Amino acid sequence: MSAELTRPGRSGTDSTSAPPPAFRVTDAVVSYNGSPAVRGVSFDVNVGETLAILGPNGSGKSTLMRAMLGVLPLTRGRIETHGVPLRRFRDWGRIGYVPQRLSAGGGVPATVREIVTSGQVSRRRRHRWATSQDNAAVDDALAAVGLADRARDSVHELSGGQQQRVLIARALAGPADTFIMDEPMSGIDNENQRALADVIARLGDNGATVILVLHEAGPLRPLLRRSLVLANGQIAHDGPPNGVHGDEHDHVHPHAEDTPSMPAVPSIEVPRRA
Ligand SMILES: Nc1ncnc2c1ncn2[C@@H]1O[C@H](COP(=O)(O)OP(=O)(O)OP(=O)(O)O)[C@@H](O)[C@H]1O
Repeated sequence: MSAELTRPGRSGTDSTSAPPPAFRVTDAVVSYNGSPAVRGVSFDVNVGETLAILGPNGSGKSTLMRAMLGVLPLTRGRIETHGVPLRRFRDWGRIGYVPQRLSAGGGVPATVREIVTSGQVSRRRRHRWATSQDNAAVDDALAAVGLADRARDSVHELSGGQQQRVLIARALAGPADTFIMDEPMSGIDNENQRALADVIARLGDNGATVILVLHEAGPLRPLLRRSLVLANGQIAHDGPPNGVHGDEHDHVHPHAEDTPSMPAVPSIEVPRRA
């Protein structure tokens, strides 16, 4: 897994037409019991973009994210994913959702490797054994997040930050080229934050679309060319992140030469789409 991929639709020299946006949200309203939490938002997320959806508590970030994942219905408006209306979208393997926390898992002591392998469910047919290619993708994903040496450990032995890296590895091991990460930095120590920021940076470098749902840009700020700030269910800012609400705490730089815990990690392959 060493292919360096270009950003799809970004070169400007390609004679083929640009792909449709990874997400096109048009006048979206999402309500709970008739009360709107997202109130008429419109934006595109282009293929290959890394952007943050920012905003204070209760501003509607999670509600918008869940609508984009097809979990919450729209009261009004439209969402298209890779050119397909959400209700007709079937290619969910393309979307790598990284939740905030590992769920308790019913007390079953899953290993790190088992959790990461579960990211391949949508790409495997049922009753088919893992191929050597599947296993290699899991190895690469674990190496990319710096957890190759923890593969056999129970996830419950890992710190919160390491568990977050397992969740990212799970998304990396699958066929996704579009990632939605819910507060990937919350409750994570500085070392793990740097490791995670580095993984996210390399995903973007390799052409993935990355949407980060965050309270504040913090250590991810250097990765962002764009932030979309919600306030009271509406877009308060859509543009470069500098100086907008929620961007003020950038203590850690992700591309640090001072990240000894993340030595030579393999590049992350993102499936190339026609
Ligand atoms: N299941 C629900 N039922 C009713 N109201 C809800 C529900 N979930 C969220 N809300 C309300 O919708 C609004 C937006 O909440 P949402 O969780 O989307 O905001 P958020 O920006 O993600 O906040 P946080 O950062 O705290 O997660 C809030 O007023 C919240 O109280």
